[in-house]
Amino acid sequence: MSLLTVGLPKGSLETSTLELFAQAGWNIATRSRNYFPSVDDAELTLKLIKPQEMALYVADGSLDLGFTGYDWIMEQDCLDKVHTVCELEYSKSSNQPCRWVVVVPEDSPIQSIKDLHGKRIATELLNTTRRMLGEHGVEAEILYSWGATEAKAVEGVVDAVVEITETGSTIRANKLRIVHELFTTSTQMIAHPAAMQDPAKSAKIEQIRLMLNAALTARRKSMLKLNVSQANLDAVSQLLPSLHAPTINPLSETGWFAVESVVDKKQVRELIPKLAAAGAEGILEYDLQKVV
Ligand SMILES: Nc1ncnc2c1ncn2[C@@H]1O[C@H](COP(=O)(O)OP(=O)(O)OP(=O)(O)O)[C@@H](O)[C@H]1O
Ligand SMILES: O=P(O)(O)OC[C@H]1O[C@H](OP(=O)(O)OP(=O)(O)O)[C@H](O)[C@@H]1O
Ligand SMILES: [Mg+2]
Repeated sequence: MSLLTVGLPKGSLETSTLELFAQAGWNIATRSRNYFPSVDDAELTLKLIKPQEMALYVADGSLDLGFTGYDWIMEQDCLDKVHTVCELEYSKSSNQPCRWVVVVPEDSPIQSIKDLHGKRIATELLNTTRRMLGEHGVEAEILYSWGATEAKAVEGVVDAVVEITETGSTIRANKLRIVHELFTTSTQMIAHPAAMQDPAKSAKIEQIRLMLNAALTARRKSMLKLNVSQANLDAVSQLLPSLHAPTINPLSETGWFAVESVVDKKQVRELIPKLAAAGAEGILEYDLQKVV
């Protein structure tokens, strides 16, 4: 018997979750048509579970730990029944959250939630959509959609759809327009409450939490290394943000220093020209695997 039974999301989040675990230090192997991936950690038993059901199994203790979107934890009314260990900001194709939105055809007269009164709406999130309409005092017919939801608004089967959007490409491809944003959703690491009370299980959960977050943080950071003369050292150091303070070491040539610092990836294209202009030489950027 292993220590923890862990549910990994089958479907949209599957590849990105396996890639995150690999970066964090766990090698997971899936086999076609098999729902029990193997992993190089004897303390873990892994199961592939649809994100829609994940919170139910974490709530009833069939799983100690699970990964699914906030959207389906809420839709299944499990927010109070599971322990949220942490939010992990990654989706199917990016390290950004997704949005659930009301969309209509570009040329639709519908401009706001109020205009949905008496209309037909298709969605996979029945409960959440019903509640959102109720909060706005709107009565509409809500139809369950098994997928390809956007197509139903294009074909005129419904007046609007409530769908998830990440890159926006499906909305653009179908010539649809967003009229309302319901909420943002990202991947959540959730645990059975009793697992958090068990010292051995909660220690393992904490190990996984720390390493997955270290991997996600590392994706947003780069290591910059450069050489600089004594005369330019202050100017260059002042340009460099860092986790704490830049590391400065003397080179074997007197009067020259090696400087290294961890910076936000987004800043690098602005920083490197400024560092070069301030006298930095031999500037290198490295990708990082983990940042704690
Ligand atoms: N780009 C995305 N598209 C859809 N769901 C996403 C995306 N990124 C993250 N998710 C999350 O994945 C979960 C849904 O996963 P699921 O595998 O059911 O998606 P799906 O692609 O709709 O599946 P299916 O192939 O059955 O349509 C939700 O929690 C959702 O928030
Ligand atoms: O904003 P985007 O990056 O385009 O992503 C959002 C789209 O991806 C998902 O579709 P999915 O692949 O699940 O197809 P489905 O509708 O058949 O479930 C989701 O249901 C949206 O349609
Ligand atoms: Mg889908």
